[in-house]
Amino acid sequence: MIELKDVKKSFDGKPIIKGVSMVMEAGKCNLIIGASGSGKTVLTKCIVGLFKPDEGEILFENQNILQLEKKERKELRQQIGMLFQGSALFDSMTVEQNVMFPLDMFSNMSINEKKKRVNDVLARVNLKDSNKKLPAEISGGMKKRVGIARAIVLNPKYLFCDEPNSGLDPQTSLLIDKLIKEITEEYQMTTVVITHDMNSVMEIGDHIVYMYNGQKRWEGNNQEIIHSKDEMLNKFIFASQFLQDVKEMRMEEDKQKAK
Ligand SMILES: Nc1ncnc2c1ncn2[C@@H]1O[C@H](COP(=O)(O)OP(=O)(O)OP(=O)(O)O)[C@@H](O)[C@H]1O
Repeated sequence: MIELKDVKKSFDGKPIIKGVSMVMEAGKCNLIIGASGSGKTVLTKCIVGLFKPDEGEILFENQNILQLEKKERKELRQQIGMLFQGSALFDSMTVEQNVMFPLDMFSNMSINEKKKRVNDVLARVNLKDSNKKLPAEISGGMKKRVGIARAIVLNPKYLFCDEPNSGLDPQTSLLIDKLIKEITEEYQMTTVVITHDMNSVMEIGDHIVYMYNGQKRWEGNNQEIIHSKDEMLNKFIFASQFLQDVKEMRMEEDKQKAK
């Protein structure tokens, strides 16, 4: 579980994160949504320790990351898996070498143990027989799978995914979402996903935080969001007429079910 208490961050005197509190539970996909510039990335960088907040607390299982000694902070960082936008694989390394990289850096495993672990996680993300390929030789969806495998190879407690669906077709996006949800539940990880993808919101949004102008404006799950009366959120999430129609249909269905 990760808990934020009144986190604030300014740049050059300009407030960017204006007192955000939230709880992100283990085994759940916690989505951060919001328009460009609303502060999603800055907030996430504060959580993973890449930015130091000016005020507030960031608690990983009740441990305030801001008060940890260097050694403890390093240990905590190793429990955080990251899936970067665009996958961020090393182009000159094979799939296997990319996934093994965190093990080379942070584990004392023998080469055979490392190979076994790499094969296990690659199998978990349904990517077999690609060990010796270079990133340029695989599709965007496969690259995301390699990125996920690399993010979970150290068996982290926390998983951060920055726009995991960017650049993917809708069908592949759904498969990646499904995979993120499955591994979150299977390993009881606290997963945080920054996304603009409305399918993801509906499919994997166990807990959704809507950021607006550096503040948490709304939070709830993918059922509650359908019924939200927040005008800004509705404009943001159900932007097209098509999505408005879907929202109304779902609301009507829920009304019928409740009868
Ligand atoms: N290192 C920095 N120094 C100064 N200002 C910054 C810095 N990083 C981000 N900002 C500013 O903080 C604001 C929020 O940016 P942020 O990247 O968090 O938005 P976002 O919601 O993630 O947007 P997007 O969806 O486009 O990625 C922006 O106005 C941005 O210019």
